[in-house]
Amino acid sequence: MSEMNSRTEQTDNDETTAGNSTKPDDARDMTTPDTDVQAEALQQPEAGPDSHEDESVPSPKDASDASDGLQGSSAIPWKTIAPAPADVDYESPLLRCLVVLFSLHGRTISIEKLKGGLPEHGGPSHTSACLRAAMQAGMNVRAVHRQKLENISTLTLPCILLLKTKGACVLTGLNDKTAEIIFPETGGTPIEILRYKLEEEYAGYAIFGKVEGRLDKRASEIKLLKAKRWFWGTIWHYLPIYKHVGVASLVINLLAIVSPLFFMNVYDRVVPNNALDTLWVLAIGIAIAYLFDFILRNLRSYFCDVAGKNADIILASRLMQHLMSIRLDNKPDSTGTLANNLREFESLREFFSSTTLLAIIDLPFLFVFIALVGFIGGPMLFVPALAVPLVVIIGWLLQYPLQRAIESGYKEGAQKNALLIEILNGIETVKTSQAEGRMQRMWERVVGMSARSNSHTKTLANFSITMSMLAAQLVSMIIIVWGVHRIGAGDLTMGGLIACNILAGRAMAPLSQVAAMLSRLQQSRMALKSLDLLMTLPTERADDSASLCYVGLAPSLAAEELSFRYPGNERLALENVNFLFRPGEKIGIIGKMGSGKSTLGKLIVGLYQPSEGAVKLGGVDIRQMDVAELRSRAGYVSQDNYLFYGNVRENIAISNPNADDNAILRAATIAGVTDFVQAHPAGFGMPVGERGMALSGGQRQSVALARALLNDPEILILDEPSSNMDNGAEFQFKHRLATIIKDKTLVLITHRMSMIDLVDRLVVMDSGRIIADGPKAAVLNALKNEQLRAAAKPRTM
Ligand SMILES: Nc1ncnc2c1ncn2[C@@H]1O[C@H](COP(=O)(O)OP(=O)(O)OP(=O)(O)O)[C@@H](O)[C@H]1O
Repeated sequence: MSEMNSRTEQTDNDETTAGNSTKPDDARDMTTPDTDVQAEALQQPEAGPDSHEDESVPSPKDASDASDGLQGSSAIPWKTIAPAPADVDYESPLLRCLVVLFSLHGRTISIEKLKGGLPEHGGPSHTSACLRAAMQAGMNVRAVHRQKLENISTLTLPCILLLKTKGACVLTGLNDKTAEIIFPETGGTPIEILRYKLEEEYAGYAIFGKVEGRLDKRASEIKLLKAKRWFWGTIWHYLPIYKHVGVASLVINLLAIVSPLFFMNVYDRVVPNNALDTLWVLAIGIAIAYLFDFILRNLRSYFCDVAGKNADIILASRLMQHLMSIRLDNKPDSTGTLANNLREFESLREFFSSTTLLAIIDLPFLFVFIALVGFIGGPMLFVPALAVPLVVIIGWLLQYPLQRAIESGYKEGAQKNALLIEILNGIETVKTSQAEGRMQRMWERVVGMSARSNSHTKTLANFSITMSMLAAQLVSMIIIVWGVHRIGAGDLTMGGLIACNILAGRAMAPLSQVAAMLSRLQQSRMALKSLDLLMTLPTERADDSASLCYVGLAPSLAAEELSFRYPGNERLALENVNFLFRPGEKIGIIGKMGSGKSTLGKLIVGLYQPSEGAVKLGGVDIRQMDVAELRSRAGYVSQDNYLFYGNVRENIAISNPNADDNAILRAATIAGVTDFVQAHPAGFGMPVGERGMALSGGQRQSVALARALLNDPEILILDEPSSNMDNGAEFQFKHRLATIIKDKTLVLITHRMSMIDLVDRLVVMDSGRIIADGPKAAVLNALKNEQLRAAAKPRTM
């Protein structure tokens, strides 16, 4: 065993190469090192009719005949269908030019990093999507129209020129006769061409960029203090629009004064004197004022909508971008709760949508109306002046219980949502395990709690509304009663009383509106708080300054003193793991259930960060690499083959919707997808249903595998890649995979003995530790002779 445990230093050069051991004797159950190693006859799959129909794929029998191993199938036709994606440049020229532009500005960036999180927007070739990617990566870019090359100043070089052929190049120098350019297709070397030739190709658009200065960690601490910046910063961005809204509100509220003045004059001057001409003049004046009021109100709500809509799109996009980049060890446990948090964004949107904002904008004008009541009605101004603070104080006192009711309603709503999503996701299990009764009980309990909180919230909110309505009615009544007495005393005219009544009503109106939305305001506060918590969770790309571009790293993998604990778990899932997988090595990882195999795979692709130690790719700690770059080098297929609603093609090309058809076909053929899509009338357009439920487990697995193979990564980490396949499908998959992994590093996590053919080194894990690592034959021998039994016993921590 000591020979095997020497791990990294040992190679198995003298060991049987992959594919040379498809003998029944080698077939064993690798699940439990501490159980007897059982010989399991490797069943030669029965070649089904389907496999014979497809002439391009040799039958299992042919395959085993053709070579003693799995690597000798040079006659596989898909190899002629398309070269490996790594050998062909499918990238958009503009993206490539941006990479060159970054490097000319002294910053090396990989195309993977640039593309990381790039919204699709008609594909990465789409100019605006590429520009957005560059901005995200820290370059301030601008596309400008420059009709001719002479319109481009040499002082602004380098810049990207868009070409009529839909290509692009980087212009680095320009003189009367020649131009110095870099074509991304020809690498990074500048070439000189005649200026007139470039002019002929030039499409009239140039892209200029400037790399933004980066702040260090001290700055990010300050940024954390301004946690809600993501929200207020965006709203602030639309301040110019809100300024227009403010001006419109000012005019609307001034026009509101016209109406009471009109009534006052009609009652006081027109009626007593029967001055019909004056009436007509006043009527025309007020009609014009109403018209203005109408136009301004519409414009105001239009501006509010525009600002709200734009802010909404930006905020929702930021939220989603952040959500997708949150480190998994920080992600909230419950998907339902998380979804609920995001749904609360809707109530937050209400905050900056027209109705809410307009009521708040109108609020300061109540002082103008109160002042006017004083101007016309003298001491009667005290009626609204006392009522307003009274309403505000009562409303303010209601805030605390309202806030508490909303908070508990929010929590219960989140739990309701979490339960709902869990039930819907596991509906088959709920039915088959006859858990309907339990689920129904849990549902009713949480619905009851949520309904109680909601009704409490509604009662409080209603009280605040009715209370402000009552205040407005009382104000009106007191003004009339007091006004009549003042008319009797000759201190007020009839028109004055009507004007005071209208103005007092206007002063109270925004209060009623604000009272009506008090609960919504509290809800928005709550939503902002919970979304803010989400937005401050660390992301995978948190420390951008650390991620350099590592081009040309050897595809070796290493773990150094690697330990990992899942958040909230006391037990280490991985403990002091060390290994070195050399470039091109084929490693199998086996071990009992829960021994940490999948966790190791997840740490290699940076889904979780080590609690201690490091994972290294090509000798570089993967934490220093951008996740997009890391994951484009290391393709990972997890045990859960999650597919998204859409068709087979969309799911395979999910990382690159513009992927070349040949590349998709190649990946699909290796993974065995072509075998079943051929039989479907829609071919690659075959729908997969939500979560891939329209496919069988094996088909889902094939699509997930094709997805990982699409970009032809140098390292492949496959977690139980054939667990759902039948023997025939597994045999063919294994056979095709063997032909493409010759130069790749393969990490194969498996319980299936039959898959072990692909590897030449075995690592055995138990309770989060590596208990054996060495040439396949030696490890298998040790397993057979039960030498690993003692070491594999579960440990208590
Ligand atoms: N998301 C998670 N949160 C908390 N603990 C987890 C999580 N995933 C796995 N674990 C724990 O980590 C340990 C290792 O799990 P892992 O999935 O790596 O085992 P495995 O060897 O791949 O098992 P299997 O062969 O059954 O797939 C287990 O004890 C498991 O309970």
